[in-house]
Amino acid sequence: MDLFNQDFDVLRNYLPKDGTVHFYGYVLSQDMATNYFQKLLKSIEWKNDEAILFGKRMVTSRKVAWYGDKAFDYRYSNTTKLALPWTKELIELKELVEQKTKETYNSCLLNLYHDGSEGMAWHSDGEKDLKKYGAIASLSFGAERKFSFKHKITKEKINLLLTHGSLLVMKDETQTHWLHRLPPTKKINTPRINLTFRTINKLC
Ligand SMILES: O=C(O)CCC(=O)C(=O)O
Ligand SMILES: [Fe+2]
Repeated sequence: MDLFNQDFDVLRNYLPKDGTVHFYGYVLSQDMATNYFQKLLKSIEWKNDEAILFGKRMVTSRKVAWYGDKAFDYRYSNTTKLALPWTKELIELKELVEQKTKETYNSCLLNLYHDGSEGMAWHSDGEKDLKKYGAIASLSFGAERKFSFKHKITKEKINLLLTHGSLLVMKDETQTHWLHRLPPTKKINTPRINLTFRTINKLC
């Protein structure tokens, strides 16, 4: 199968209303995606995520990292994180994503899910330091995982499969009206890395 010969309509909006989601399918060959996956596993400063929930400090088994143009701080799940400077691979991937989505980004939040027991609960990426209605581009490596959107009022659901080397973008009012999640699954026992490129307003 020629993975570049896919007929994804990149202009298609996967959301029926109140936001825009485009799925680009594979934007890297499978060999290149595997190469990046292995390099990212090694070169990124992965840390267990910390969040303050109901006043309690929680540590997730999923690992995270945050990189950006400047060492700006970013409030996320009630904790503050300092961005690390871009690595070579992240700059290459940022350029690829910017070229595909025709948008620019100044930071990237990375997630490492060790297996299907790790996921991310329903949320929207509406932190106040994020550019309002800015695009969020999500690049996936490793295990194929289901990704879901749920409308905040109507509860309509949209499901997508995020494959190795594929790119998704969420923009316009998506974060205002839709939640998204990465559901845990018993079917997957291999790791996945996800990169979400974003634009942070506040630079320090
Ligand atoms: O892992 C994913 O595909 C989604 C990650 C996500 O929603 C986030 O980091 O805000
Ligand atoms: Fe998110």
